[in-house]
Amino acid sequence: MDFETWEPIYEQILEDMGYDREADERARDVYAGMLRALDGEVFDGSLDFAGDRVAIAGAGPSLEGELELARGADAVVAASSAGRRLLASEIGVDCLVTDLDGTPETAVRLTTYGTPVVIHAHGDNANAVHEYVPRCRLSAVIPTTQAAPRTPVRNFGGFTDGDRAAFLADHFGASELVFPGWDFDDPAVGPAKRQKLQWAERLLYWLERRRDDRFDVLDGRRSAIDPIEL
Ligand SMILES: Nc1ncnc2c1ncn2[C@@H]1O[C@H](COP(=O)(O)OP(=O)(O)OP(=O)(O)O)[C@@H](O)[C@H]1O
Ligand SMILES: Nc1nc2c(c(=O)[nH]1)N=C(CO)CN2
Repeated sequence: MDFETWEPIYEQILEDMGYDREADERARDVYAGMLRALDGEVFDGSLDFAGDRVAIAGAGPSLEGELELARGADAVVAASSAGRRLLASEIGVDCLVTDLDGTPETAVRLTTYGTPVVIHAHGDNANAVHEYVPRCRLSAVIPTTQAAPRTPVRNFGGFTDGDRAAFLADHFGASELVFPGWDFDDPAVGPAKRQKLQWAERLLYWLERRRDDRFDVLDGRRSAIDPIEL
């Protein structure tokens, strides 16, 4: 996704969530500087999802009941703690997308196996990035920002770990996306997380329209979604 397309949505998110754009940009710049100072290069290849059905695993309570959806996919991209839970259920994770909130040790461990891990820096996780990224195998780290990209920090679009995983799979050519572990109406989540999940839903709705696709996870929900207007 080019940043010019993403930026108006990013501005709406900043306003709605009350985030500070400069803090995101600072986090991106510190991240880029830290990566340059570390020994080694970040992941420099491309993920190959061309023609694949890719499972985008969310961390909702339905995940363990929907493992077949992940098992039946050609590739699995896990959002944050969904990665640890899939591994505990003996399901391989081809890529993890995380802002290091929750299970950072899983992120570190997966990089040491050579599994690509998309590590996102934003205005509220600089400490975690500073603590955990140096422990990763850098050649498996794909650094991202939600602000404008600055090499080697990239922006594939998306906001929460889960919808960013979907934008990533789209970017790398997935032909079909399926969504185990997504519970938009999860009563267990607090207000801040609910607000994030609402953005995740709106962003997935935007993505499916860009792809001229229909995501099963949105069936029965579309008429109640406030579409992103650009
Ligand atoms: N009911 C749910 N509860 C939590 N996450 C969900 C749920 N349904 C879908 N997801 C997706 O799973 C992703 C991973 O959630 P998790 O709680 O492990 O990470 P997080 O870093 O706390 O999430 P977030 O990106 O919202 O900060 C979320 O980003 C969201 O996109
Ligand atoms: N500034 C900021 N950006 C974010 C945040 C957050 O808490 N603060 N959380 C995200 C997904 O959890 C993604 N982006």
